[in-house]
Parts: sequence; structure tokens; C-alpha cells
Amino acid sequence: MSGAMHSSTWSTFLKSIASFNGDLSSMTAPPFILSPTSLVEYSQYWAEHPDLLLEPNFLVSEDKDNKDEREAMSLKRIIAVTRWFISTLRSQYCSRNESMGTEKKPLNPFLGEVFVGKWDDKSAGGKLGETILLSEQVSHHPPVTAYAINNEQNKTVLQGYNGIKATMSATSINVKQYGHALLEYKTLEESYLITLPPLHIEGLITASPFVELEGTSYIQSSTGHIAVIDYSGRGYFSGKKNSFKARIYRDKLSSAHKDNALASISGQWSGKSYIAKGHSSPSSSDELFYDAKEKVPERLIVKPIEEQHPLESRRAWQKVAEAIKKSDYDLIQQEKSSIENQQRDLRKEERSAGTSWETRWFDHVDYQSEHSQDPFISLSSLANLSIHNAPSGSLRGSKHDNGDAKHWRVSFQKWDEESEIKI
Ligand SMILES: CCC(=O)OC[C@H](C)CC[C@H]1O[C@H]2C[C@H]3[C@@H]4CC=C5C[C@@H](O)CC[C@]5(C)[C@H]4CC[C@]3(C)[C@H]2[C@@H]1C
Repeated sequence: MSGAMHSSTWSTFLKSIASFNGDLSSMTAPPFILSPTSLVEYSQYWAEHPDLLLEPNFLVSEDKDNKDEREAMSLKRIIAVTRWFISTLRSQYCSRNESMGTEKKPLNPFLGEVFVGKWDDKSAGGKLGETILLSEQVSHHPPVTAYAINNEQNKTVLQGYNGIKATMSATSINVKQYGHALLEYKTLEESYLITLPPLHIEGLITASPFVELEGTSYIQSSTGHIAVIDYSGRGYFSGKKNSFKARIYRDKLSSAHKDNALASISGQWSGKSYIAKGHSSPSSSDELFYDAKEKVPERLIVKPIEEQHPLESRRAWQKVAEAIKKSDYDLIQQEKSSIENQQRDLRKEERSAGTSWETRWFDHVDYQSEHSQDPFISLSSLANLSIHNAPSGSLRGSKHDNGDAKHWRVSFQKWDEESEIKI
């Protein structure tokens, strides 16, 4: 499609943004902006660098009785966790631009849609072992995706969920993320709570949308250490797009003053970033922290579509994905409606039978009725974060710190009992 063709449908699309009702998935975006990939696949972006996710397992002090050495190693580990987290951002927020030219509108997963796969051990000597991904659309209204990434050999589990609330300004789409990630290194008996930054979509006017992160996100360790990460785009303090500054403190209390920082990291999460000791802001003459362009992401291994279960994403959306790749608008609508009609019939059957859809591998845990033993409660209080269903990273006592406190948690027992869907 030439730019001129785009601009006519795109300008009508931009006008539709003006009448935005809050639910992005209900908007009819022009076909050229549609992605053939379902949102349930985005969970894979949390572990396209399995080596970085697992690295803290290999940063332990030999001398258990040496307090200073233990302290030094726990600081090294939260720095390694921050490096892993920064390494996920290019895949999370730039991969569509890199593969398809612009950010795209993902397919809106149906309730119960699943996506599974694995990363093989690419390390020398097999110290990493296999890592698997389970991803499930646990809610359709509003859309919520839950995921778990499990590495048995190193007893490391990353689990979390994501939902969004979007609002529109004249020129950009503003997105608040809901949910969080919990990272547990069971051998180390150490865990981390990771919150999700707000984002906005820029480039809408020029029909070349891309994600820019904003605000602040946190990584809280069970050792007390906390990483506070501030995001900015072009025109902000650093003037470059995809910029961030991360400061690591001994605990939440000392994060009140920037000069208490034990380490400072800054640069671009989609490019190079640097690290310096203490609170001084690092520059390219300091030690390289991470280079997002240099490290190649490891693609998840997903079995061929013909071996997939009907609930698996690429099989379920196969005809729609092919129609999108052919830009065959009528076929896209036709194939999408057949999936939507199947879903409507399922919901109708459930209503008349008085049943409701059972989530497959995840439980909706109510933290107000049961203080589940998982570290979410202790990590949230270390970070002074709300345990409620507030925008991710909301502080305790903030205006959203009330209402439900229900969060999605993986049940590996249910995965072990799974008989139909295989990795
Ligand atoms: C409906 C309006 C429309 O189609 O506008 C077209 C534009 C492509 C902008 C809207 C879409 O932009 C997409 C970007 C998506 C986020 C990208 C990455 C993540 C991180 C992941 O861990 C969780 C999901 C999340 C937040 C995606 C959520 C959905 C976003 C905002 C898509 C917008 C519909």
C-alpha cells in the first residue's frame, strides 16, 4: 500500500480515536496496522535472554560467614536482575517496529487462548538447562494475560500477569499497565517483585506508531535492595528516545535521596546503557552495563501448528494471520467473526448451563481473604507498594490503594496434570 492509500484510511482511523471508548481492542484499526500475532504471545518477551534471567543463580558468595561478601553478592544479584529486566524491554516494546516497520495492533486473545514453548540451553556445559513458557488469556473483558516461565534445573520461576487501561489524547494513546511479575530463585531463597511502567504510543499522526515508556517502575528484592527505574523519551532530560535512569538502593527508605544510590545506570533500554558506582550519573566513559542491539534475543521454540491443540494461539488464529499477511480485508473480517461467533456461542452455553469458563493453569488469588504464602505481600510492603488492583507500581496510600486485591498465580500442579497441551 502506498503512503497515500495509508493516509486516507489512517486519517479516518485517527478521527475514530476521537470517539475512543476506553477499549483499544474494540477499535477497528485499518488492516495495515493489524499484527498477525496475538497478545497472548507477548509473554515470551520476558525471557528471550534466558542466560540473563538465570545469571543470579551463579552470583553467590563462597564464604557464607563473611557478611560483607554476602552483602556485596546480593548487590551484584539485583544489578544482574536489573540487567535482565532492561534486556526484556527491546523485545517487549520494539519487536514489531523491527520486524514489521511500525508498532501494530495485536490480535485480541479469546478467553482460554494459550501459548506455550521452550528455550533450549545455549550455554557451554549445560549450566542453564531448559526453560519453558506457559501463557494463558485468563480474562477477555478486560483482556488479561497470565504467564509463567519455569527453569527447573536452577529452580527459577518468573510468573506474572498483564492488563492495560488506555486513554487517548489528541495525538497519543496513553496506557497504564496493571499487574506485576514475581521472580523467585528458590535455591537462593531470594525473590523479586517487578512492576510495569506506564507507556504511550507516539507517531500516530505520521502513521508510524511506536511505544515510549514513561514514569517509574520498581524491582524490589527480598534482601531489601530496590532498583528505581525512571523512563523518558526524546525531548526529555536525555533528549534520546527509549531512555532510562536506574538507581539501586539498600532499601526503600534510602531511596528517598538519590545520593544514597549504591549504583547508577543510565542510557537507552533499546540501545547502550552504562553503570557507575554510587549516585553519579554514568556516561559512555563508564562501564558498559548492557547493549540491547548487540545481544541477539533467543526466539522461543514453538511446535508446528499441525501439532498444536485448537486452543493454542497460532493454530486458532492461523486463518486470520494468513489473511492479514495477504492484506485481504474481507477475509480478515470473515475469519475473525467466525472465531468471535464461536466464543459468543460458548459464553451463551455457559450462561444457560449456569457455569463459567475455568482458567487452565492459573488461579485468581484474593490477597484480602487469604494471605497466600507467596512473597508478594512481603515484597510489596518492603517497596511500600499497594497490594490492590491498582496501576502497576502504585504506592501504598495513593488514591488507587483500595478495592480488590486479586492477582493471578500459576499452579504448576495444574500444569503437571495437563494431558492435552504439550510444549
Ligand atoms: C486500537 C488503536 C490502534 O490500533 O492503534 C494502532 C497502534 C498500533 C497503537 C495501539 C496499539 O499499540 C500496541 C502496543 C501494545 C503493547 C506493547 C507491549 C506490551 C508489553 C507486554 O508485556 C504487555 C502488553 C503491552 C503493554 C501491549 C498492550 C497493547 C498495545 C498497547 C497495542 C495497542 C492496541
